[in-house]
Amino acid sequence: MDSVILLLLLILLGYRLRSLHTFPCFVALLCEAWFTFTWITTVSTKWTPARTNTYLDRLFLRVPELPPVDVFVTTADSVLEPPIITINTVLSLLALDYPANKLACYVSDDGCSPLTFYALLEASKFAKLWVPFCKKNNVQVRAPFRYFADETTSNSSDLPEFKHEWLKMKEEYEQLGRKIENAAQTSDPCQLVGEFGIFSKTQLRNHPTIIKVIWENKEGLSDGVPHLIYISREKRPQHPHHYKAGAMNVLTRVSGLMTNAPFILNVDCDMYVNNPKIAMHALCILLDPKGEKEVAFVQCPQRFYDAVKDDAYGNQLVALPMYIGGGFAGLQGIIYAGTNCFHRREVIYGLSPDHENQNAKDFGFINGIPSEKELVQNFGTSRLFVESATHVLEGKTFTTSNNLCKSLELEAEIQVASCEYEYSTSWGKQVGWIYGSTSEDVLTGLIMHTKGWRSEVCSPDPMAFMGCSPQDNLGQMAQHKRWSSGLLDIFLSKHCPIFGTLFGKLQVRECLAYIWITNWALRSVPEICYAVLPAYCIITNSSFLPNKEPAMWIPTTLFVMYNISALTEHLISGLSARTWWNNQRMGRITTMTSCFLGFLGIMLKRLRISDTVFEITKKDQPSSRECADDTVGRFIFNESLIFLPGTTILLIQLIALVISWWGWYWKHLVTNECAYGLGEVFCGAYLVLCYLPFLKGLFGKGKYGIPLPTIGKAAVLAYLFVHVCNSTVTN
Ligand SMILES: O=c1ccn([C@@H]2O[C@H](COP(=O)(O)OP(=O)(O)O[C@H]3O[C@H](CO)[C@@H](O)[C@H](O)[C@H]3O)[C@@H](O)[C@H]2O)c(=O)[nH]1
Ligand SMILES: [Mn+2]
Repeated sequence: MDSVILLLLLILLGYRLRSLHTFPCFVALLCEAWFTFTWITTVSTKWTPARTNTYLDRLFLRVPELPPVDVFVTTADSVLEPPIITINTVLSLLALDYPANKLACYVSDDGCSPLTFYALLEASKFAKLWVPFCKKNNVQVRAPFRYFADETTSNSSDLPEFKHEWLKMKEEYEQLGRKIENAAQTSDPCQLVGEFGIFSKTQLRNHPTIIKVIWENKEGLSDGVPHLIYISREKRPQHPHHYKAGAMNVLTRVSGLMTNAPFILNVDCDMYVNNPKIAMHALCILLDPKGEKEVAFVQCPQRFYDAVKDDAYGNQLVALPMYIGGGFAGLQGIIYAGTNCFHRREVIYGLSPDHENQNAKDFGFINGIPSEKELVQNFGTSRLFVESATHVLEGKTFTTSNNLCKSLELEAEIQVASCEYEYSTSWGKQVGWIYGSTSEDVLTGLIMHTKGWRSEVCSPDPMAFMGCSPQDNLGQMAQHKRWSSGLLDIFLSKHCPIFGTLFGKLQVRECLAYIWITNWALRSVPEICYAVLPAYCIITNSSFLPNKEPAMWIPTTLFVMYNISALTEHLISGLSARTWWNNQRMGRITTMTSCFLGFLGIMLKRLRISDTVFEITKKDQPSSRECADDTVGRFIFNESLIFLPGTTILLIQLIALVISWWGWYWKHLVTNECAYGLGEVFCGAYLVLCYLPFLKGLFGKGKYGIPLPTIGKAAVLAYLFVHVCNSTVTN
């Protein structure tokens, strides 16, 4: 079906080139040429999908012993990311089906919040009950809030002791929740005494490094509780902190000093473990004889447990990753999505797949030993860290160090977490998470692919991780704006996938796939032009669609085929037709609003007028979500500029529809023929249908209504548009 659509697009382009009489036809040609290009990248990406299966029972035939894994969790704001969510993620990670002495969990708190620290402290106490409970009873969902939300879990065993234990555990968890809630209500800086004293003089963007070993598995028990470390890196107003990428690099260095595991799992604070065996599944790929030499990272899908009914805001990303992600997997590999991902530490440190021959080039290896000078230039001046990095780069098998911190004062750790540490090193440039884009994840993965690494998807059943998705259109639109701008930033940077293919080892079709994804924001421009085209035609009494047989069948079939194709993809993915429509509609809305703002943001950034920021997505507390049915899926509005393009487009369509209706009503009075046809009117009506949430917003009240200033500005823009249309006619 995708190829038929491509064929139709090409036929349409051919037709355009032959009948290029009017201005609207010319604009249509440009837009359609762009759509065709995008579709070529889509088809190429989806053409050869692949899927990796893992066989756990074979893992131990390959390796006698499991390697250590360092787990990174990032949180940045104790209000937008409530600590109760973070600790549930942490608890699920501590309870992984993996030897506890091979795991260490590092939590980065960019919010420098004593509440988060307190919650982790309390969670570590609870973990001593929770981890053995999970392992003993083979619990599947190891995030307590999700486990206890499902009352049927108490029936999973017939043993009377189990029921008793279950109830006790539930009570303990509820007590933990209450403690954190109380602490949140009474957070008073004067009470920051004892262990919390260090938080008393901190400001969000101005504080020293705080590192606390919350729990150390001192005896190295394989059935104990893994290490848990809290890190809030140093921040000073005059030093850029590079958002999540900066946090990840600090985690990498601190963990390098403490446990230095060869594999790193990273998750966002809301992504709890839903399949406790996931680390072993991922290792099946990473330790596979072929994978060992080729695969840089293993990415697990992102799924959400709090889906709004029928995906009203189009943010569940189910069908798309299934087809596009499967396609990526059949090429050089899936993109790195920033969370639910297992990395090789040596790759994070900048190693290439053919490093054996290239050592000299990468790190100035001399006789297989990296030279001290190069290492300091790359990794910074911490002697201990350089030592640990050398260990990793030389590929030495890991020996579990007997104690976590070399000194009680954690001097070395504090040094590598300081905000000056990275100056004149390769961190953020060639080493670690790469800076410069709010989609640091895709950028970091792209650079690995450019070096020639592959990546793989790991999606065992049950789903590996589950997290929160934005619960309203505001969150969804902000998220898409951040993604699309970050992705465009990559496309326009020196790391552009095209250069990756020309000068690096990025495969051609992988490059096309990256072009598909990084061009998201650019798509907004032709899409907006195409969206106002029918209105332009109606107002100026011209046409851009062929309205005579047989040519009119080209766009008609194209439209029908495209929708059938998307609908079947949704149905095959097990989604409803309603979900398909919501995704379709939100696709139009987000491209023309969020992605357009993302595009503008990057233009301003390139002109050095303003910089892009990482706006954190709000994660709702599971219990606070009791929405009445009629408000589910309803749009809320605020004064944000993001609503201006959408409102303007809607008003323009409405004006055009009224004009066409007027023309039709007074048909007998109109002397000259109507140049536009049903096609243009249909397009206008289709767009109004897509923008129905905005139409409701025009008449809505309170937060459900578009603010008057926005409507006013949109009306002025729409008026200008009509004016320009009319003046082109009179000229
Ligand atoms: O200054 C910051 C900002 C964010 N974060 C963390 O980054 C993660 C992702 O933030 P979130 O607001 O949840 O963004 P999402 O849009 O859900 O994130 C997706 O997109 C991001 C890139 O835009 C990736 O980094 C994420 O991994 C990916 O899940 C969270 O754990 C935050 O705590 C930080 O640690 N420091
Ligand atoms: Mn998130």
